[in-house]
Amino acid sequence: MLFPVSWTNPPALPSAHFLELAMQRQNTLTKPAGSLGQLEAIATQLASMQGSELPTADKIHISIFAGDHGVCAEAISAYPQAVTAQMIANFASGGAAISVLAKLLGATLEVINLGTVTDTPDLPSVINARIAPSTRNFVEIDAMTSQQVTKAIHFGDEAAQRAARAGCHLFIGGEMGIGNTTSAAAIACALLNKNPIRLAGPGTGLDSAGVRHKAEVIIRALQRHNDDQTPMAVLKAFGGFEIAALAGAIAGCAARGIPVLIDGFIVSVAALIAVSEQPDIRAWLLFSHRSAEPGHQAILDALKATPLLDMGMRLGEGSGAAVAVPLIRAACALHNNMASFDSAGVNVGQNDAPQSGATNRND
Ligand SMILES: O=C(O)c1ccc[n+]([C@@H]2O[C@H](COP(=O)([O-])O)[C@@H](O)[C@H]2O)c1
Ligand SMILES: Cc1cc2nc[nH]c2cc1C
Repeated sequence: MLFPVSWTNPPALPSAHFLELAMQRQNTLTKPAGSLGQLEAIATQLASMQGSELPTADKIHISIFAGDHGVCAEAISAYPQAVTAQMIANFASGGAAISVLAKLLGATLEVINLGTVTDTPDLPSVINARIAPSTRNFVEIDAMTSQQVTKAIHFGDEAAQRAARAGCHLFIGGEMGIGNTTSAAAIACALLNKNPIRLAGPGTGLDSAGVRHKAEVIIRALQRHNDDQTPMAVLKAFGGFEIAALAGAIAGCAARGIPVLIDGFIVSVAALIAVSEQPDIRAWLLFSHRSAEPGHQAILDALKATPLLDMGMRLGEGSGAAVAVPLIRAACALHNNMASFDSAGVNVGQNDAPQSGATNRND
């Protein structure tokens, strides 16, 4: 199986022309230049990505990728693996945090089952993309085969394709997978040459002894897989299915000109893989929140990203990104609907002529 085109080719960059138009518009609005701070940057960046002077975040497409992790055999999570399958059912029946947030935002929510140890019944609202019941334990062997990596990236690209067909304005990728903070931390350590003691954290709620054990597991795994540090080799070595699918979805959205709002620790690691593979993908990403998982900051630094929110959240499921959507909608509403100095008859003295003030914390 070949990789999708979105994975092998760099995306086009967002429009410099519409960025310029949107920045000019910001400077005509009835406010001191730059006074809306980060809201100005969000609106102008989105305008550039959407190729329109008037950006919008009305239609949101949320794809939740779920899968199990063989490394759970090393007792690296506070919760049992069966929770992954149980949460798939919970997403589908509307009881999960992201289900509630999606409804609140009027967003489309889809759940993609990439494979769980405890099997779930086929639910009509869950997309069946089962690759295997679980990845393999990466302390012993590569988490995925090459074929599984390619399949997972394809499943991610297909989500981006559905988002494009639905005409969405903004894509949110979320994940669910007990054990996936161990995978994500291992990937980040390998790609960024970091010490697992720094990047391993509590995940769903390990105590300090549990975090130390988790770091030791990652150290052993890094020693085993130290021959090839390319993004693809690292992804194959440490998994998981949902992280590979998220990387595929992010690349697929960038290729189709869809802005992506990045969630917490695990999704940021998926973004790091995609950007390591194709650096121009970075231009299509907005960052929603700083996760309470301590390793997140190192990933944000590597991606030169300052997220909008810092709420102490560490749930995953795309929930931090969903919570940031009202801010993005506020940025668009202000940009599109505020009066200009001319139309409102507000005079600006010559010495107070507005200057470009939109700075971009996400760059
Ligand atoms: O996104 C985050 O920042 C985040 C931080 C900690 C935990 N999680 C969620 O918790 C699960 C993984 O935690 P763990 O401890 O089982 O590795 C997985 O389902 C993630 O969605 C998510
Ligand atoms: C209950 C539960 C819900 C989650 N959602 C994302 N990760 C999760 C982990 C657990 C344990």
